[in-house]
Parts: sequence; C-alpha cells; structure tokens
Amino acid sequence: MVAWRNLDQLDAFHALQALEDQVVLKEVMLGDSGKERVEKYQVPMAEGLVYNFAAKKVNDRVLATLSDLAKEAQLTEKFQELYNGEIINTGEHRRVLHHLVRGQLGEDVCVDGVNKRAFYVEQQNKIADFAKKVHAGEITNEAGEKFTTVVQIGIGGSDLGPRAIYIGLENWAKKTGNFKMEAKFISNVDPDDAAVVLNSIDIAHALFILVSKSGTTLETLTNETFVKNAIKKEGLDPARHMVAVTSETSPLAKGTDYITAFFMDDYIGGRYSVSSSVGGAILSLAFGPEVFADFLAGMAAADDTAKNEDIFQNPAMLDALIGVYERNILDCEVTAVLPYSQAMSRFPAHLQQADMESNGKSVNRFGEPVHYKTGPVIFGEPGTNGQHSFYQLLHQGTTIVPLQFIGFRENQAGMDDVIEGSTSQQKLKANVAAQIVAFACGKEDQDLNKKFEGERPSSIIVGDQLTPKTLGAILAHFENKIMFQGFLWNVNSFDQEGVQLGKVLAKNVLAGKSEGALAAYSKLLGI
Ligand SMILES: O=P(O)(O)OC[C@H]1O[C@](O)(CO)[C@@H](O)[C@@H]1O
Repeated sequence: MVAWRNLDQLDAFHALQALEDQVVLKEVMLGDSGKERVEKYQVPMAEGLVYNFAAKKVNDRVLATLSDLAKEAQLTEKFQELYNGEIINTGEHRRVLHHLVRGQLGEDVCVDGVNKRAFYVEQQNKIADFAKKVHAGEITNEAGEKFTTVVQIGIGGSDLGPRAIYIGLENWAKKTGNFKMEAKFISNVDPDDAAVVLNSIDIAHALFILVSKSGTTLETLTNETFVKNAIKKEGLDPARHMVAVTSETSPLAKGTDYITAFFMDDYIGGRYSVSSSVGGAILSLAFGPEVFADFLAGMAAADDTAKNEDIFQNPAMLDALIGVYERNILDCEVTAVLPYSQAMSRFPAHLQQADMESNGKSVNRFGEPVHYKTGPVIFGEPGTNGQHSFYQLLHQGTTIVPLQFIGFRENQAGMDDVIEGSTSQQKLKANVAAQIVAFACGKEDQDLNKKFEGERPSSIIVGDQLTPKTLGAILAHFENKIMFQGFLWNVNSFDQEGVQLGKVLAKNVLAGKSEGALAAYSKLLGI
C-alpha cells in the first residue's frame, strides 16, 4: 500500500529546503564547465529524444535529494497503482486509465466484467475500419461522393489535444504521403468560430465528429445544432454527415442521428483523451489509422520509461522533480513551454489545460487545504516568434520564469534554403542554443538597461524530427510529468471542480435568474 502524504510531510522535502546549494548558472554554464555540464546533465527519452537539464539550477547534491524525494513520495509505486486500475481520481471516485489506451503497462484492468484494454483496442479497430472505408469511398455522403474534409466539434480536452496533434503532423503527413483529409475544428460557443469554419468548407463533402465525453457541454451541444442547421440549409441530412465520440454512459450515446459512434469511458480524463477515440477518430481520418497507431506507440514508449525508479532513466519523473524544486524551493510562479517548431504552435495551449486543470488545486486528494504552492501558470509560443514578443520580460523582467524548450535537428517539410550562409532550420537551431545560454549566463554592461542578469533556468528536449512517434513521446512525457507532480503535491490531478461555478452562473443568466452584479454585467453585455 502506498502512503499519500503532503509534500511538507516528507523528510526529503525538508532536506531540500535545508540545502544551501545556490547553483549560479553564469558560473557553471560558462567555459569548459558549461561544456561538460551540457554533456553530462542529460537523460535519454523514448523514441531517440533527449531531455537536457544542464541549464537548470541543480547540482549533484540537489539531484540526489530529489531522488530521495521521489522514493519517499513513492512516485513509482503510485504510478503502478494508477496503471493497475486503482481509484486514483478520489474526487470523482474513478480509475485513471489513459495509459491503458496506448499499451498494457501492468495488470489486466477489468471493470464490470469488461477488460478495459480490450475495450480500448476494440474502439481503435472500429475507428480504423471506419476511416479506411471513408478513404476508400465506401462510406460517402448522400450523393455517393467522398468526404474530403473532417471537422471536429468539441471543447477543452475534446479539442485542444487533437487540434495540437493535427497541426503538429499536418506538414509531416503531406511530405510523407500520409495526408488523407483536411481537418478543421469548432470549439468556441462564439458563433463566429463555427461560421468561419463553415464558410471555409464544402459542407456537402464534410464529415463532422461531435466529441463530448459527458455529452452535456453547453458549447459543444450548441455548436452541434448550429452545424446541423447549416447542413439542413444545404438541403442535406445531418445524420449522414456526423459521427459521435462520447462515453457509453453519456446522453449522446443514445443518439440515433449519427452515422456511427465511437466510445471512451469515464476513466479517461478529457485533457488526457487525445490517445483515446477523442483524438483517434479525427487523426485516423486525417492521416490514416497507421499514423495514429505510430503516435500511440510513441506515447507507449514514453509511458514505459516513466516506470523506471531511477530518476536518471525516467525523464518525466526528473522533469517533474525539477519543476517542484523550482516551484516550492525557488518560488517560481510560471513556466513557459517554448517549442522551436512551428508545427507545435498549439502544443503549449494543450499543455495549459493538461497542466493547469490537473494541478491548479488548493486542497489535497483528501479535500484538506495544502500549505505550499501547487501547479504553476503555463504559457508558451513557438520560437522564434516568442523572442520578438514576450522574451524581453523573460530576459530582463522582475519575474524569473523557468523555461522548457523543445527543438529538432531537421524540419518536417524538407523545404529549406541557404540564405546568407545558413538554412532557416540552422537559424532556428542557432536561436534556441543562443537563448539557453543568454538566459543562463546573461551579460554584464555598465548601462543597466542593457545588462542581462542571467540566472534564468531552462531545459530542452531535443530530437531529430517531429514525427508521429516523437510527438507521441513528447506528449506522454508531459502527461507523466504532470502526474508525478500531482503525486508530489498530493493533489488529485484528475478532477476539475474549478470549472463548475462559472458554468452554473452562466446558466442562471441564460435562464433569467441573475441578480446583483451578475444582473448588472448581463445588462452591460446586452443579454
Ligand atoms: O468532453 P466534454 O465532456 O464535452 O468536456 C469538455 C471539457 O470540459 C471540461 O470538463 C472543463 O470544462 C474539461 O475537463 C473537458 O475537457
């Protein structure tokens, strides 16, 4: 049995607080010691990726204490309990099974006589079969013509992950001959979101995927009707243009006006659902089921490394521990995710939900207040765009923001030119290397306005190229990092009560039941 204890009840945490090691990055990262540190402070990840943490404010003593903390917090045992199907989501009294969607890490998990791994694989096979039939023109619109576009209607976890992964692989798929159908996404209840998408597609040849795990989300159900009305206006039958992805227990599961339905279940949290039917349907239609299978294989490989007890063979655990060190010892409030890859432009937005909805908690898993900081604020943009936007504050502002860079040796599209002595990809890579050193080491100047203090910590994940497997491995790395941090903070990372209050108040407004400030704001907004 594992012991679920608060971070401040752990001896290793107090040992960490007592350490007087102040790693000065501009000392350790300059000259030969910097070279040695970059070579030494890195660990292999799945799919040939590397996690390099040389520019983090850690040394061997801090790392040894973090390793003690991992053991005392029983991170490996807790992960084991999770993938073996224990009720880890205490708030909703649910299992947490997103790892099982992409591979069998431990024991069989059976619920009400159903083997859950078999259920997830069955849904994957059903989606693969459907996608192949759509691509082959065996499933068509009412005129017997092929669907050319697929549009996902969903929000939060039913949008962000699938959208980030679609954008992440679109160019790779076009280059490698795996591009089957263009995908679009409607999420916001702002009518302009649906309107822009509907105006940009040929509705007669569009297949819509309605995605809602609960089947009750206001935005998604509103957009479903909005889209069905648009289909009807074209003189078409919505039931011939829409499939559903939902949990078997949701109201949508009983719906009859869909071509077919694919299922997930209550054990897959929305923000962890990209590997389930939620991402499976759109990604298999856009790129083919084999590409989706490769993406899952990359995730499974990363999950496998997350089982290692040794933090130097477990990059997700190490990343999580360093993040807790920065949050609870160095007192950093924010973390930026900075992929030097345009294809990862929506990845930080997905991680915002994954991380902040998971660990943005003030009570522990037993509902008791915690007396330490939990999840940081997450934001990010792809480099080098961010450099010309918010990096000023990162370099010279009064807030120290730990940074998580991601970079690749090769680009995806294969199209590149030598311009003034270097390719664009080389320029991109030179920029990320330069930024890490600039953030860490800074620069002296008599003019304080031009002085860079340095001491801004960062890590980098490096790979050869962004592919289905490496993207899967990177996503699973972050999912597992968030999970380990939740274990360390002793919070339930798998519920999200904090989103409820706003939903209830909005319903009251729409039902004409508001008073006081709510009524005044409603009037101001012309409701
Ligand atoms: O898939 P559903 O049930 O429509 O939920 C969408 C999103 O809404 C949330 O519950 C938060 O509002 C997320 O956790 C979830 O990803």
